[in-house]
Amino acid sequence: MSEEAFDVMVVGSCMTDLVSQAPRLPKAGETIHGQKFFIGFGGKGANQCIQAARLGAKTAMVCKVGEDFFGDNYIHNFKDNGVHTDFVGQTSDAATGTASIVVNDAGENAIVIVAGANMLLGVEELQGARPAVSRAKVLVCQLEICPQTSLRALRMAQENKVKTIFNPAPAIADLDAEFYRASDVFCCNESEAELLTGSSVANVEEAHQAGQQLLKRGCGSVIITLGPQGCVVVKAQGLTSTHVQTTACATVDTTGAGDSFIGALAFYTAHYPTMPLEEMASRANRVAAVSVQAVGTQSSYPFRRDLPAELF
Ligand SMILES: Nc1ncnc2c1ncn2[C@@H]1O[C@H](COP(=O)(O)OP(=O)(O)OP(=O)(O)O)[C@@H](O)[C@H]1O
Ligand SMILES: [K+]
Repeated sequence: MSEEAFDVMVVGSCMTDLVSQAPRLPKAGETIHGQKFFIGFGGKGANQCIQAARLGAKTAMVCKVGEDFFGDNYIHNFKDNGVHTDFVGQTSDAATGTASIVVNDAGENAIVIVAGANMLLGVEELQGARPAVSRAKVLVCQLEICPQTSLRALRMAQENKVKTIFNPAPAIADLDAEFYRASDVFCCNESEAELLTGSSVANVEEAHQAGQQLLKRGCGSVIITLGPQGCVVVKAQGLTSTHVQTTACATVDTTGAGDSFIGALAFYTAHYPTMPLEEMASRANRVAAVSVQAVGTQSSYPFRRDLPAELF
């Protein structure tokens, strides 16, 4: 068992993206030829962990992959990014999570996600990680694994006074109310906020309202990300609601921006625990803005060395 204290621990998903580019999407029963294929590293949990690591956080991932090529490959990817892998389990009972993606020339896509080994992450792995979780500074969870595993992890962190960041993605309309109470920071995007509140979240004003509604359910703070409009930060302490704007930039590919934002938020929460949440959100906006200027998910995430010193 590791004696290290981690800045950021993520309990979440790993997915291998298998991306084919073709002139159009195939019909049922049809075989077509595409022009390009590539494999990418994805999964919300792993993405967030890797962004935090690239900013300089000492990170550990708690997840499950298959005993297969993609699982071995993903573990290498974590190591290449300096993520601690003692809590990455491998199972022969399911394959590593995959997202098989076809993108057509118009940029539309069709995706099949097989969560596979991600759904087998459970109590046993959490118990193994408990000593490390209890000493970590920040714990981050999402909803791409069994929701009860995420909730258990958040509670384990809270019992040990570890700060929790919860990203309810992909959103489920009837989210267990316990998730709000287990979240120090509850961070979602507009469509997730819409699904969770049942109200439209299409502009800054509506985001303020949705944030206040979510805050009432028991979390410490709410952040709703708004793409090129930055985010709204709503805090229980002082009952403030602030629009944190971001600067315009040339957008190449926004895939993975939300995870870049959350990984950065986790880094700032661990490294600057007394920094106002609005300032952390402003800096996370700037990190995520770098990610939208390059293609892919993790391939677009900046390292500390790529960023201005004033962000640290
Ligand atoms: N076009 C953009 N220009 C500048 N910053 C952006 C842009 N799009 C996203 N961002 C940054 O990324 C953060 C997260 O983006 P967004 O709200 O679109 O999340 P998301 O919908 O979860 O993203 P995705 O699903 O593409 O990963 C924003 O709060 C902002 O800081
Ligand atoms: K990107």
